[in-house]
Amino acid sequence: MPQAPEFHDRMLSLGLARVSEAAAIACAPLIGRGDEKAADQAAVNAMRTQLNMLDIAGCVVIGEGERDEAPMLYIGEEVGTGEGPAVDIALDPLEGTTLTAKDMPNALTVIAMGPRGSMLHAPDVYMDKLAIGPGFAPGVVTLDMSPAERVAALAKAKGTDAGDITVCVLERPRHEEMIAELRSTGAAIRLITDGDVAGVMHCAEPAKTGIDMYMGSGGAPEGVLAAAALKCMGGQIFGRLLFRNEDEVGRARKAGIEDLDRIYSRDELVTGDVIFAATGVTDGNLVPGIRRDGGYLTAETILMRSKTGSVRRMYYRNPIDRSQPGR
Ligand SMILES: O=P(O)(O)OC[C@H]1O[C@](O)(COP(=O)(O)O)[C@@H](O)[C@@H]1O
Repeated sequence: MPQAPEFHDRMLSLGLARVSEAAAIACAPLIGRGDEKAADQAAVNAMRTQLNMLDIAGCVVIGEGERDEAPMLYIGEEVGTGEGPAVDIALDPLEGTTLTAKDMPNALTVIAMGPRGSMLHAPDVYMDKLAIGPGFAPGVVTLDMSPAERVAALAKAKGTDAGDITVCVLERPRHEEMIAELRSTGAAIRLITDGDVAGVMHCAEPAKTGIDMYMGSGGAPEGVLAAAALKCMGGQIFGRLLFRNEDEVGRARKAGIEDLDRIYSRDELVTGDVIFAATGVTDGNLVPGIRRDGGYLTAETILMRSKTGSVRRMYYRNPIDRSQPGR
């Protein structure tokens, strides 16, 4: 069997951190200004500029949309100088555009990178997701279980009661039934208005975030990004694509997906080693947001490698008037 090419990611990961950092810094003036589009555009521009400075032959496999929907960072766009390793890139320049516009918690800039073919080319459809943190037997909870069964199984594995489990769920009308069932178990529910990449990542550090499990449907591209994060941090995630119409089925087929009902495990969503970087835009439980205070701008990035399981936190501080990433 042909060997997967070695992924020389040690130094590359440092460059990746600058990419997510630059996107977050570009959003800074737009936090809490009520303009989601402007914030997203600022993040996209900065992320693309920084990516194109990296010595990679990169291809965006999860991006801002199809080529005809997104002028920049579209799926299939080639990025980087072309003078380095061939890599696939999954990105969400601003995960939580509404959170940013309203200055609500947990908006992040997010990017993952791995060798060609290392990440599922997820179409822009919904995905049913289930995630828990590290330290549990494989498949202790599954997508085939009911929400109540998942709570019971996780509580048993933790040697605790359902009442000690906190589940993170996107607050959406489509989740009302699931929320009612979860409530009937006595579990606590952390409702979030947006940002399920952060929601899933929070499961990996329950002592810090208070979240044990994530479940519900959200964007499939975000599902792959969350799987990349958990591949580095540890933890399990399962995802099944959801289709609302023929157009969405067509998107999946175009992306090369044949089995539409398949449940993907973390290592099927992200098959190879990846590096992952996320920078806080607004304050979050895992990383603080951008601050502009006393003439300085600060940012914090979480940078991780699945090969080693290393997690770094990079703190950035710069006088605001000289804070121009790329100089
Ligand atoms: O709002 P919907 O349609 O329920 O979609 C949920 C998706 O939107 C998000 O909440 C945020 O998306 P944006 O980055 O576009 O703001 C994701 O985290 C989540 O996967």
